[in-house]
Amino acid sequence: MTEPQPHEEFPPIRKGGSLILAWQIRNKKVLIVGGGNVAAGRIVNVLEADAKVTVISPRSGLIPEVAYRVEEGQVEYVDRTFIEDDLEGVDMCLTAIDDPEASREIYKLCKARRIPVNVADVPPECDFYFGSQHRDGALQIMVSTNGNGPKLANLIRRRIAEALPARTAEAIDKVGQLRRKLRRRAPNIEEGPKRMRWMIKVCDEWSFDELAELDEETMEKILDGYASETVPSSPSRTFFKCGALGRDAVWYTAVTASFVAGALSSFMWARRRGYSTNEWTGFDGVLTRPHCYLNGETNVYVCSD
Ligand SMILES: C[C@@]1(CC(=O)O)c2cc3[nH]c(cc4nc(cc5[nH]c(cc(n2)[C@H]1CCC(=O)O)[C@@](C)(CC(=O)O)[C@@H]5CCC(=O)O)C(CC(=O)O)=C4CCC(=O)O)c(CCC(=O)O)c3CC(=O)O
Ligand SMILES: NC(=O)C1=CN([C@@H]2O[C@H](COP(=O)(O)OP(=O)(O)OC[C@H]3O[C@@H](n4cnc5c(N)ncnc54)[C@H](O)[C@@H]3O)[C@@H](O)[C@H]2O)C=CC1
Repeated sequence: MTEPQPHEEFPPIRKGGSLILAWQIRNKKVLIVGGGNVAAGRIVNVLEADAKVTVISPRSGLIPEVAYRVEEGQVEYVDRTFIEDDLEGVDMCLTAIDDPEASREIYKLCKARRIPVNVADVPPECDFYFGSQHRDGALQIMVSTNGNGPKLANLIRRRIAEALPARTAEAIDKVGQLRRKLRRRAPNIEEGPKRMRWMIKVCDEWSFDELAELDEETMEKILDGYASETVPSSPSRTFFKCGALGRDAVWYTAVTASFVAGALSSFMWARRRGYSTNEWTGFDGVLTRPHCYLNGETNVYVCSD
């Protein structure tokens, strides 16, 4: 028999992974059994997703962080060990206890009720695993090693977070605003493909820093190009493409010129005060291509290449 050949065009199926999703658990009822360190991490994860959380654990077993969340009313709390009735109306159950037998029992009860469950100390009895998470504004990145090396997941997550462009979260926030504005201007369902093509162009054309800087006025200006499916060049590119752009180029060149003027005067000011470029921008990394950074507070356009 011949081995199946990989298809040239379609991705191969690599078995044995997990389905990684962004679970919408807002206002759903999550039961956390246990009040130790692992439970404390779980509580943060589900509260950040706006779930309604109930913690079950004898008070003597609560670590200070969990006791604090109970005291602050961030979670409901029941001061005893788990009983079957605790699963009533529960949408998700997380156990983080030091009692493997009780864990197994809770797992079986959840399965009988079709409640998705994570048993922290028994990977085969998990419907889903947690992962190492980076959170910055609306951005969430989760690293999973699928049960092989949780500490490595932690180290990999840190490296990924360090490599992200500065102001990623602000750029995401502004793109979110722009997309909502676009939906108001062009609400029709049939325009979906055009909306998507245009948003892709905007994200490709404008750098993260430039997106992070977008204000209401500039957003409206960019949106004016939607009808004709054009995206004005970003301020940094306009310098090099003025001739081809016509009217918009004049507008953007004026904006860029004001940034440059601001940068020069701030530079002179900083020279007098003895500041270095990196102190303004907070950026110390090596960039692979010339790039520009805007300092929101002083409106300085600093090129660090
Ligand atoms: C399968 C999984 C199920 C689940 O928990 O959902 C699971 C299982 C187990 N972890 C154990 C131990 C440790 N877990 C961590 C840390 C984390 N563990 C997390 C997830 C997961 N852990 C899921 C797989 C995720 C993946 O593979 O990528 C993280 C990513 C997320 C989180 O928990 O929120 C979080 C880092 C959070 C962050 O950094 O951001 C550390 C390191 C430390 O504590 O510093 C150690 C000690 C070192 C070590 O043992 O490797 C043991 C006991 C083993 C034993 O008894 O020997 C078991 C049970 C077993 O493996 O049998
Ligand atoms: N998945 C993961 O990332 C990790 C999992 N673990 C495992 O997770 C488990 C919990 O770890 P820690 O939080 O460090 O434990 P811990 O010993 O600090 O806390 C255990 C908690 O469970 C409570 N508890 C025990 N039996 C209970 C019951 N029947 N009902 C309600 N509450 C009960 C205790 O009061 C205590 O609050 C351990 O089995 C550990 O091996 C440990 C490290 C990481």
